[in-house]
Amino acid sequence: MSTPTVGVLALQGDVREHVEALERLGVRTLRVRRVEELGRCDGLVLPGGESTTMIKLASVFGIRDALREAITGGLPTFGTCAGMILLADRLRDGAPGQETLGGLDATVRRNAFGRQVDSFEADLDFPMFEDPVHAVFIRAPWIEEAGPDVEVLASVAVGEGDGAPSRIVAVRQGRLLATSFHPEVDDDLRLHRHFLDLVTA
Ligand SMILES: NC(=O)CC[C@H](N)C(=O)O
Repeated sequence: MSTPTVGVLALQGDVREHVEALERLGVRTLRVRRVEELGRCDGLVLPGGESTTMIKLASVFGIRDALREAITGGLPTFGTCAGMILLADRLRDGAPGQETLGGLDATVRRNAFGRQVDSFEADLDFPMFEDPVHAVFIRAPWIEEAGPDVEVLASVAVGEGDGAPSRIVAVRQGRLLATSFHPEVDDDLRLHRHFLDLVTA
């Protein structure tokens, strides 16, 4: 593939941060609000923000069903935080009646880390990176249950001590990538580069 075009769903959320990260990696970017724009993308980023607002706006802009079809049809897609919620086939603690786009065979719990720890940071090990990734979590979801084709990439311990349970916060399923945290707010481009490898594979 020559230089790929990667769209960022631009209905709400931290669109600019993703566009900048992708441009630093030398790909063509496109802010996606309409079905025609989606059709020009070789890959798609669903940004962090507020999943309830994004799914409503997707419906208002008439792009929701096209997004569903594109993602389940194999468009490489990277969802971060609210974007991970949008990718989930099954959602817990959604707003009443909240829908997702789906594609990722997983149950995602929204705002999972609770009020006390609305935001936190942690260093996470990934199998494909030598050094840990510094992860910023903001009212983040976690993955509660994942299907057989979902590969767990990273988990975080919740609470203190050796017995603290660990929660899944990054996964890959084929050409779908999802993180509970926001790699776009950091200078570290490794996860975006990893996603581009999935786009061009
Ligand atoms: N930082 C985020 O993207 C937060 C996600 C938000 N809690 C939601 O439900 O969509």
